[in-house]
Amino acid sequence: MAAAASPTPTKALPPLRVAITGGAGQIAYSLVFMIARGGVFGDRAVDLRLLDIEAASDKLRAVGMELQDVASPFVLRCTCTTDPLEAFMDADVALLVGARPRGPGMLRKDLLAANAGIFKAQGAVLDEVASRDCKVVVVGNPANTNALLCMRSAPSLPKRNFTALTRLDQNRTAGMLAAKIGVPVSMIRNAVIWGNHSATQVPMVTFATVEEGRAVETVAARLGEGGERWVSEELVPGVQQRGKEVIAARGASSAASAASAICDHIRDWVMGSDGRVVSMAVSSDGNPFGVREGLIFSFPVVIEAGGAWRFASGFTIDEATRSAIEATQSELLEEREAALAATA
Ligand SMILES: NC(=O)c1ccc[n+]([C@@H]2O[C@H](COP(=O)([O-])OP(=O)(O)OC[C@H]3O[C@@H](n4cnc5c(N)ncnc54)[C@H](O)[C@@H]3O)[C@@H](O)[C@H]2O)c1
Ligand SMILES: O=C(O)C[C@H](O)C(=O)O
Repeated sequence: MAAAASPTPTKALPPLRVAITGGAGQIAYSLVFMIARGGVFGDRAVDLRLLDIEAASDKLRAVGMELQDVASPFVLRCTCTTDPLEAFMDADVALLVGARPRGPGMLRKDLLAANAGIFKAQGAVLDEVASRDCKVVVVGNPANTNALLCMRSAPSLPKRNFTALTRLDQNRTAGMLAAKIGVPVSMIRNAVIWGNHSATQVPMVTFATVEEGRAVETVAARLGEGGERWVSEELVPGVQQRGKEVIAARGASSAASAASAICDHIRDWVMGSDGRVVSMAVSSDGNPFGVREGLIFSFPVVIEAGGAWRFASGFTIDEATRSAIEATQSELLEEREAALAATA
């Protein structure tokens, strides 16, 4: 039997210029190689630029060596650099993963200040040299507030092009639901995340469904008696605390699952979500859900092929969810004030 042909990149389109910060870090060590397998950008090849700081330059160089050794037809070029200008020049996609980790004795507000400075500076460079349609995904924590600072220092780029990653939280929610119900996770639709990528996030499964071909059932019906209680007492806190649980178990934060979620996020953004509702933290300006403007907030969105996203319809918010959304909104408002004060 003949072996299946390996996927090959198109020659009809130029490679996408993809910048990844934190190139020597844990997440990048999975992410770069997932991208190299092809498919994340359809059949487009990539011109990768991996950015890290001087102290990590040897490790970064090693990632470059390993990437060359993968011999991927999808990676036309890979530049390892410590210069943000070189990394972001004409970038079509910027995956901002690199951030300062929390050190011993460091308070959350110290971390917020250190990282806000990094993302403010990177926003200014993107503003100067990136493609005018550069799609920006912020992963480094606190991701929503870092994305806001980045967006504010890039006024010549569209606000709609700045996002933060909450797809990992959505995937965690879908994964836990699928395990509980006993179906493949691909059957779970419309489980979404509101707000901050933090313990105040609001996983919502009110409109979640289990879809098998044309058969559609609500998750509530599949969970049956006791389902509502399981959602509020186990699923929601389970998703909110999953990052902490992984850190406690492996001594480092989620990396492979985060990298996979980044691929899901950017693939759906570049290629469209095919009618599916997905969670992305985006600018809250003009949202129809009553969330305060001026934040980067996770919402259910639908993405057209080509990248235009819109807020999803049909997600009405009940009283309990409204009060949880207000709590995550308050946290984001506080983070915004602290980050702006620290970088003024
Ligand atoms: N949003 C999410 O769902 C999610 C999930 C997991 C992790 N995270 C966050 O992602 C970030 C990265 O995680 P990781 O496990 O890869 O961390 P890591 O510490 O392994 O790697 C971070 C890398 O960023 C680099 N870096 C620091 N400052 C930089 C700068 N100014 N420019 C470029 N690179 C810089 C570091 O040198 C390091 O190589 C962390 O902030 C983590 O909390 C977010
Ligand atoms: O790095 C963290 O604090 C946790 C991470 O954001 C995660 O959700 O796994």
